Amino acid sequence: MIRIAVCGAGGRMGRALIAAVQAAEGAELGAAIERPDSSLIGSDAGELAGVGRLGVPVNGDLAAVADRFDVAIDFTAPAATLAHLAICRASGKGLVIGTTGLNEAQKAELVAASAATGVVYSGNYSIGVNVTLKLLELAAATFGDSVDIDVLEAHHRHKVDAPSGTALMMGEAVAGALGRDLKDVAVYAREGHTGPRERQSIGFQTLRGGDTVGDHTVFFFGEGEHVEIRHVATNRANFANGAVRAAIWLAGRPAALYDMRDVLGLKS
Ligand SMILES: NC(=O)C1=CN([C@@H]2O[C@H](COP(=O)(O)OP(=O)(O)OC[C@H]3O[C@@H](n4cnc5c(N)ncnc54)[C@H](OP(=O)(O)O)[C@@H]3O)[C@@H](O)[C@H]2O)C=CC1
Ligand SMILES: O=C(O)C1=N[C@H](C(=O)O)C[C@H](O)C1
Repeated sequence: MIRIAVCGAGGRMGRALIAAVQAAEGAELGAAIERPDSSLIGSDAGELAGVGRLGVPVNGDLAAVADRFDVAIDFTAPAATLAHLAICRASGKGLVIGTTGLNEAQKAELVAASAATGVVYSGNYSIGVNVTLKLLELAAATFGDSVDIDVLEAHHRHKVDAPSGTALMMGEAVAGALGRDLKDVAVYAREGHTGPRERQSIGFQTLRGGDTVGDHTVFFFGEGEHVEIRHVATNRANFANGAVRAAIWLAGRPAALYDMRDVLGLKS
């Protein structure tokens, strides 16, 4: 049985993750972590997630419960994720990271830590999105430079980072298939006299509102036709189930940086 710690237990994803761990075969909740000053400290994690009492109290310090879990799952915020990464590295525990919006320095820390302990990092743990990434690579490689590509994403009003981690992964997938470096070709805003579109550019458009769980469309605009490849998430269980699957997969694997495509065997 793999014992899992859920970091960010009181959040939208944290609650879905506790429920997913509880429902998963081969996994059990070992610990639930929130901010040390959170009003949730001491409450029962199962009751918090609406799955009934589990006898796991919410704790404010991952290091203090290192003997109660094998793999941690972190869906919090970048600074908290990096702090939890340092604890997992020091204690030799695996970490599954769902937090998006990491900057380049934070990503470099993640790469460095993964030399010492196993880390799975993905901007989206749903199976559907990871299959969509393969479809995008196929479409981009087939269209080549004959189309203009833009990514449109919509999320709930509480989301704090933009573009979404998923949109960026989609951009990386099409850029990679086309031999482009996303850093060189990404366009994150258009306003005023922009001039005509450059074929090599990959544009990102962001919508925020209501309770939208996650909606991503990649447009391939050609002459006389266009293709849209869209993924719509209608609940958070698909992200949570994927992250728990990744945690079970990670247990016992060698130290390295993995992503959800490794977990699903989608890397060619
Ligand atoms: N990869 C994927 O498949 C997915 C990724 N995400 C990403 O996951 C992250 C969380 O999303 P969501 O659940 O909606 O956000 P929430 O704000 O609902 O949840 C984040 C939780 O983390 C807590 N937290 C913040 N700092 C700490 C800390 N130092 N220690 C412990 N807990 C802490 C927050 O507490 P407080 O409220 O007190 O700040 C909150 O309870 C985002 O980056 C989002 O983009 C979301 C869905 C899917
Ligand atoms: O913040 C969210 O909610 C989500 N974030 C991830 C992202 O940034 O892509 C994944 C999912 O779309 C939900």
